[in-house]
Amino acid sequence: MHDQASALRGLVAKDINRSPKIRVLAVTSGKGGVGKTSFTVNLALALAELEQRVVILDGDLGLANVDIAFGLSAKYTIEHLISGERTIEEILLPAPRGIEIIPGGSGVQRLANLERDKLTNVIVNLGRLDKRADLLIIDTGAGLGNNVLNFLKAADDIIMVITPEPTSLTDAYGVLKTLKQEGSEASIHAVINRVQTESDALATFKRIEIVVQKFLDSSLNYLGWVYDDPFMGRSVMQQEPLGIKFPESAAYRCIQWIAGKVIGISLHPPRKAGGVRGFLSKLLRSF
Ligand SMILES: Nc1ncnc2c1ncn2[C@@H]1O[C@H](COP(=O)(O)OP(=O)(O)OP(=O)(O)O)[C@@H](O)[C@H]1O
Repeated sequence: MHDQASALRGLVAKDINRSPKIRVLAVTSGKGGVGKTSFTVNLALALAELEQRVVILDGDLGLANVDIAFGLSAKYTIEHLISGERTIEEILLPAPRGIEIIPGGSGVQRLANLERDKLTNVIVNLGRLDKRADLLIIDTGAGLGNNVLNFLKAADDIIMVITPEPTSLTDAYGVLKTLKQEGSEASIHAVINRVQTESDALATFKRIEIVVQKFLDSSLNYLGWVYDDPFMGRSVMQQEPLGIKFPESAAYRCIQWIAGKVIGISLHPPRKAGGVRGFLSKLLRSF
């Protein structure tokens, strides 16, 4: 076992000095249904607007649905890459704005237990993504089942999607606790989804930040929030992402703001009542 692990490290290390490097961002949540996939898809669209070349790995085993969110249907999955039937270039599913999707399916689970000959092929193929994209975003499953923990431990950054619901908070805390116990060094960023107001978002963040500091002695970065927005539900139903169908919606503007932060541009947080009207109402209040 140990021999195999060191052989694999050697295999990966051979390529370690090649540049440029893709940045790996895992999007996760404590519990299911909090909006992780919707967020991932729209974050990718917003990053693409900022000239980022994005690949999404659909790592949600139970409900692999990134392709569905884009209204696309995957022909091949990572399973075909593992079996050696297809190359990475052949399995990548083209999506709008130059985004490419690696459909995961059940192949994601197999990634963890591959025989060396198959793994070599997978590493060589995935390694080609370094030149092809700037960011690899992994939509992991919720909680800690299957390969989620491995994805999280391997990512450069983790975005934890949390809603103000108490169960979302406690489950997110459970994931953070396990990551700490496992010695994860990834930076963890919280996105509070489905909030009514900016202060709701901050209150939710503070609730989890306090317990993370007190009981885990770690820190959590506040990346931003996304408004609870009926346009999100409509876009899901119509299988057309918010960033394409309703780019002016409050939720997508939040995600654009977060995308700016993800690539290190600091923008002002969007306001629900923004634009000229928002500007005027603030201006008039100040008189
Ligand atoms: N900001 C939002 N405003 C309103 N509805 C939202 C928002 N974000 C997500 N939703 C809704 O929540 C539901 C679940 O979203 P989604 O499938 O993205 O969650 P998930 O966390 O990826 O779920 P799963 O764990 O099952 O994969 C969808 O119907 C979506 O429309």
